[in-house]
Amino acid sequence: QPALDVAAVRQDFPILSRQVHGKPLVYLDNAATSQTPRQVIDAFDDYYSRYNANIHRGLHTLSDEATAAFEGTRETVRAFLGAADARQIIFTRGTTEAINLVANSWGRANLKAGDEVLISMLEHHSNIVPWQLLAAEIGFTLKVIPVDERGALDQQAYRALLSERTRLVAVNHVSNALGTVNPVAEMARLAHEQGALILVDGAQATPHQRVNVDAIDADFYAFSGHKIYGPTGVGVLYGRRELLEAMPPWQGGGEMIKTVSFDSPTTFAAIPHKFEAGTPAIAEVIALGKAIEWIEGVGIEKIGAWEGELLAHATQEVQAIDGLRILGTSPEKAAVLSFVVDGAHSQDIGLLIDQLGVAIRTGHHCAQPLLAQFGVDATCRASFAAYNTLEEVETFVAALQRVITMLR
Ligand SMILES: Cc1ncc(COP(=O)(O)O)c(CNc2co[nH]c2=O)c1O
Repeated sequence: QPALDVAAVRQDFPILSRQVHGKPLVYLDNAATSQTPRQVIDAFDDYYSRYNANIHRGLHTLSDEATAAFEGTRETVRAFLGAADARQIIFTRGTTEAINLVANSWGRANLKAGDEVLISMLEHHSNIVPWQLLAAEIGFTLKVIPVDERGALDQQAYRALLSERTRLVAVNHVSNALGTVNPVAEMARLAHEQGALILVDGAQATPHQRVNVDAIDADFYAFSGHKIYGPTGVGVLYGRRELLEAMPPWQGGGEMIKTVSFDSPTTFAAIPHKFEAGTPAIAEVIALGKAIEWIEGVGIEKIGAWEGELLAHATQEVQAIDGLRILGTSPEKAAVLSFVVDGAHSQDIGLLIDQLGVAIRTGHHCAQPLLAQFGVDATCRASFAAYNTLEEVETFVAALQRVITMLR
């Protein structure tokens, strides 16, 4: 497996030649949003310059071209996820909307008082709050899989929490706050043994590793375009076909209907369009397809391997800093390094390190319950992508040491 040609990768990202406060940008906030290659940027220019038109049902050339490009992305996503049928791919605004779609369509139609939904302590708020809102309305019970001191899910506790009352397990594939990679295929097997479904939040997995929804045997799988070198405002919900076909629509409007009448019941479009009401983010969906093509061109396995080297190097370097505690020490980790430093508040580190050109994320990372369990309300988080370099890791560590000295 030849290593990633990082110099060639960086050529694709105009933003990486930016300066920040007179220093070269070192962008290490990729778990929040990744940067965008020229191929994706150009897709917007090309669409709006050459074939901007509303999709489906239009009987003119521009509409046909826009529809072909839009639906072509559905096939690209199908192949990217290893799904059987492109109709199982629903375009959403992102992971948050994908999870809300499952909660408000499948959840509202299938959950009742006395049922149980299992989420985990590792979850992002977008895989906690939709279930809390629905539980308050319907009266099912929300249970939480604990994490151990390394930030790994307690699989023994998971087995104990599963019961015949469990209707859905909703967990992330990779934690955005700690980087923990969860054994979702095994968790799916155990959930199915109990007759429960599993939704996997893949927002932090799809940027770093090959995801195969068939191998996982996921009932639902969600991810966001802006975390895989694509645009904001577009994401994907993958669903098991028979589930999507049985689920009621969750938003009403154009595109999602077959016939609308005041004299007889309105009928709905087949999947996937049943779940895609209104004019979609056409350019974003087309650009998402280009982002996936870019990833496939570089090789997701090469990207993951390179990020693993960056993470290992950064972890080794920061461990030498006295008073620094890494949160998330599971052996199975993706490219996220979360830490706190005695005597230096995370937000202060984030602000000062920005002055040195380094962009990291500080705060609760939409994982407040998790951070509370570790006794903190914020961490510093450096997260890596295909275009980061070992030199950037060195710059980050030197800047971190300088900032900590200033703050202490
Ligand atoms: C695991 C996980 N799930 C869901 C979401 C929501 O994705 P969205 O709908 O595209 O916003 C995020 C975004 N995580 C982060 C967004 O900013 N910093 C983060 O760590 C995430 O990391």
